[in-house]
Amino acid sequence: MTDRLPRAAIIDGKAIGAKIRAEVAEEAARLSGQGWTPRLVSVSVGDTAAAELYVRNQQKQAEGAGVAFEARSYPQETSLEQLIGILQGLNHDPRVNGIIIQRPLPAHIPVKALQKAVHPLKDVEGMHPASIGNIVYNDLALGPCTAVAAVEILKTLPLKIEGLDVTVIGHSEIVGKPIAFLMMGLGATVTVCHHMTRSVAMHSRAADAVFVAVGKPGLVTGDMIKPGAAVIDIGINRVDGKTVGDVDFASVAEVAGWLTPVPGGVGPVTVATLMKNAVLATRLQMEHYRDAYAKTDI
Ligand SMILES: NC(=O)C1=CN([C@@H]2O[C@H](COP(=O)(O)OP(=O)(O)OC[C@H]3O[C@@H](n4cnc5c(N)ncnc54)[C@H](OP(=O)(O)O)[C@@H]3O)[C@@H](O)[C@H]2O)C=CC1
Ligand SMILES: Nc1nc(=O)c2c([nH]1)NC[C@@H]1CN(c3ccc(C(=O)N[C@@H](CCC(=O)O)C(=O)O)cc3)C=[N+]21
Repeated sequence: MTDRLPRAAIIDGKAIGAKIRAEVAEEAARLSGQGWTPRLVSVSVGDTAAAELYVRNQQKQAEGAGVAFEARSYPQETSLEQLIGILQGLNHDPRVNGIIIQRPLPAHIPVKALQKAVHPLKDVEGMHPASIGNIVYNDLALGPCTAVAAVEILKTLPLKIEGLDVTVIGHSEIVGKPIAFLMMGLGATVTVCHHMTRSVAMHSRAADAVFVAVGKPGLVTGDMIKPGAAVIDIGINRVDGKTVGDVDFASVAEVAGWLTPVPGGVGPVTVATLMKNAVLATRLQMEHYRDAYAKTDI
């Protein structure tokens, strides 16, 4: 056959992340000059192996962006009450501008109760119910980093998002659901698949763009993709000591128009987005503080 499609263009997440980080560094320097150096605190509880790489990358990128970063680790047996107390302490500490609760948490800790305990102005992951509500209203201040990163990557492609047929595979609160809302807000027609979907392939094959966030290596294969479609692989899995996504890279690269690699795709853009949120949160807190001060000054 001579009509074989060219291989997918591989999207450079590192370059997209670096561009975001350069803008963040500029804004962080400006805030520092006003005495408001952005400061991010990461909270991990129990076995942190799954989030370890993420935390390490956050630390590295924070240094490069002029954001102060502190990684805190608490033992597995820490109670919900103790953790809420710790978060309240961080909420009230004016030197702390952003709080990130690393997942997964131990089974006895309900993640929602913790997310609710983070002050919305310090919620750099966009996971407080108030932040999630803002996505539904299409009013995005601090958006969930991974979802925002995945959508920002799609926006770099020469595709018209209005009316685009998009399939999201995975519907977690932290990734799949917010992606679906963000894409709806941009005018796409969105289909969401999960573990009870009868035929994921039927929906993915109909899409101009596919987002995958499940956590199963090799879940999406070339025969599930419409020729020329964009494929954004959010999955991060360890297989034989290597990091891989949810996409079977070799077969999907043969049919897709664009594809994000893992590593080097969504991951670096997620971390850059977290830094962007940290700087934005700092600016919001500075303004909030100044407004409050102005009021008492009258
Ligand atoms: N690149 C990055 O920056 C980030 C990457 N990740 C990675 O993304 C992946 C997903 O993370 P997260 O959303 O937190 O994971 P969750 O485990 O919370 O969610 C997985 C989702 O996949 C769905 N699912 C499970 N099996 C199937 C299937 N066979 N077909 C279709 N859908 C299925 C589940 O549906 P149901 O609920 O119905 O079972 C669920 O909605 C992981 O690999 C994680 O490491 C996560 C955060 C950031
Ligand atoms: N509250 C919370 N939010 C998260 O978003 C969250 C979390 N908890 N817990 C863990 C998972 C995983 N995750 C990663 C993000 C970026 C990279 C990343 O930057 N990866 C690089 C390096 C990979 C490598 O070198 O192996 C890349 O993809 O290029 C990795 C993993 C966020 N998660």
